[in-house]
Amino acid sequence: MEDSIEQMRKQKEFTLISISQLPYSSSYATSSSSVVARFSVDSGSGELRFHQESESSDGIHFDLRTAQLFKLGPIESICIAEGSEISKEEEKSYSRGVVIQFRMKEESVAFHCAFEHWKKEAFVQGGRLVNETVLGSKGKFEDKIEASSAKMYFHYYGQLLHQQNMLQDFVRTGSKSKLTVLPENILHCLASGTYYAAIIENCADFSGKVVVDVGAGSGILSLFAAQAGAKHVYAVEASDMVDYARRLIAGNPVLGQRITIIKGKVEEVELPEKADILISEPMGTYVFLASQSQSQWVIDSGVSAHITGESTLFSSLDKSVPSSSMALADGSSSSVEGHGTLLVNERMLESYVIARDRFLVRNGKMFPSIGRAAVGCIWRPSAMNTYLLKLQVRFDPNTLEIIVLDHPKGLKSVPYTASWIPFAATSIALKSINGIVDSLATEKNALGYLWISGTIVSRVSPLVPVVDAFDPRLLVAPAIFHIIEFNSIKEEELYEIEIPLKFTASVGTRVHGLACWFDVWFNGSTVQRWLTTAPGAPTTHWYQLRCVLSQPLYVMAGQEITGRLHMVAHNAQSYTVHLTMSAKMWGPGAVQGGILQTSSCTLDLKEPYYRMSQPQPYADQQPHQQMPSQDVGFQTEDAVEFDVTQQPLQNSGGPLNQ
Ligand SMILES: C[S@@+](CC[C@H](N)C(=O)[O-])C[C@H]1O[C@@H](n2cnc3c(N)ncnc32)[C@H](O)[C@@H]1O
Repeated sequence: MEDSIEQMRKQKEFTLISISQLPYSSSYATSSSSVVARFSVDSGSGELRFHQESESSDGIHFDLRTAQLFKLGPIESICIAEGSEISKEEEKSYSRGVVIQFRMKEESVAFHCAFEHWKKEAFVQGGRLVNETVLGSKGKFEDKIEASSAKMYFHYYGQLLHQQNMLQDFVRTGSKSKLTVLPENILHCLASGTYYAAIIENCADFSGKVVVDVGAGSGILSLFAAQAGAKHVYAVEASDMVDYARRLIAGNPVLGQRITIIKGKVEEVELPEKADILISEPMGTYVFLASQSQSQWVIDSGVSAHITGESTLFSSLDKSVPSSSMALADGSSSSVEGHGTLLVNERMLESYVIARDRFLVRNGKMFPSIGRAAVGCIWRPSAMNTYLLKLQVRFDPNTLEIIVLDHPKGLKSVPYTASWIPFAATSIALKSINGIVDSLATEKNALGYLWISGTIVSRVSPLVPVVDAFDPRLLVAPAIFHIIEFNSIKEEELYEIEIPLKFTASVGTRVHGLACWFDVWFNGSTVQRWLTTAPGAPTTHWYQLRCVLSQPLYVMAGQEITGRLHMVAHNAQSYTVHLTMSAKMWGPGAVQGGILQTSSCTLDLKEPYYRMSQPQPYADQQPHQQMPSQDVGFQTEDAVEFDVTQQPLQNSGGPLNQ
């Protein structure tokens, strides 16, 4: 019985009045015997075969991956495919075809639907994709990315914890309230955020369209697209997260039947059809290993998930998911990992562009379609180098040693086995951290564990980028935008990025470096939206990034600061950053174009310093508010056709947030 069901799953038959082979050499049907059309796929390939019921011969075959079907009339269609013939001299390609006569209009409609369905099956289960894993040749990705880096990268994204951290980001896709485990162990996530809003508010762009989700992760954006009415969504994901995505899709049968999950790299997979629209979230979330958990979500296994209205239920996830948490804009908590350094870290934008060239129809849409990396000069490094340290330690009264049991991510570079020497009941000196202990408090709990919390003023090496959220009032001059148009940029143009810098200081101060963040633009035909990670806007899991110069510059109000941010992609999926900033001569006696002072630094974006354990620096953050106007404005480096330089006026949360 099971065998016959399996057999039915693998093939489907239609009875036709007749078919005529092209060129019109012979009609294939007689009045006494009709023609059977059979769709089938097996591990080798997918085919459409026409044969006469009474005939024993093989009939006429079409490879479904190359075949095309067109309507000639209500009950007449034509199926064509390329055929080839090898003669002594050369291989020649000809088109072959059959004209099909159906018995009635409804059969013609059903046949066309079946053709689309089996064509997709042929790609997904056929020769090119076995078990939904690509058997593609070594692709462009492997040529430019070190294998060990790629392995770690996809391992990272294969973990539920990291996908959840992104899902939870309130501004991005996140929950209106924080992700919660309901009593029945269902992880409930109210879909909202900019991605949800941008897709759902622009149903006109998705309705009846073929969509490719580039780097689908958990499949969340695919579900949004299907909910917006997409005809079909191909969700391409290279990590093991596809297993969860499949379960999530299976738990949403109504939407899921229009989603095909494909495991593989977008550089390598083959898709059965071109996409009208690409969706993706390629804005580099940095990869590093999660540290100790502070909270646990226990998520039930095997329970289905579904989208209803504006809410999403995720519950097909089956792990205990550790997470350290940090308050986000809406008062919920989020993991503290990830940063969107200058938009391009992780080098996934290149994959987005490759997917565009491989899958998108001419003039197809991209969601998002524009990104802009923002850079602004910043003062007050002490703010950069101070962090709140909260450690859980165990105190051994015999050896007078304090052993670190847990530490915040901000201290990931500190050796775990750091030895601590207590010198007073209420404070400790920390030998291995280059810093001074400030106001520590200790407390012994019932188990004899010593809790120590306090502030450590640490001298962070200026040679690492610092990731955290900062107060926009630290900006010394309007920010500059480097605009990247995803629809037109060439992949190679992302290998080396040069941003000329030119600021005019609004105050007399020291300039300690460059602050960086990014925005992306959803150019929907109904509603256009920004997703912003700017300082002062509600904090996202990307935070902001600061590059600190080796020496500060001293500037007066009105003085010009020039320089260059030069970023060179490397094969560990990140960039080496060369920053040079100069204070121009200024005031009476200044030589035209003369430079007073220059400072520079070279950093690896892959190795930032996370300064995450401190409270939000900008107290005004409210998700529903207008974005706070910054006391410095914005200037643009490039001009584009429409005004992408305008400040996103409103937090771009989803409709649920408004
Ligand atoms: C930032 S996550 C976004 C996931 C999901 N789209 C979302 O918005 O929650 C990027 C995802 O793209 C996947 N990815 C990155 N590069 C890829 C590539 N070249 N081909 C396929 N998937 C890729 C990663 O494994 C990761 O799951």
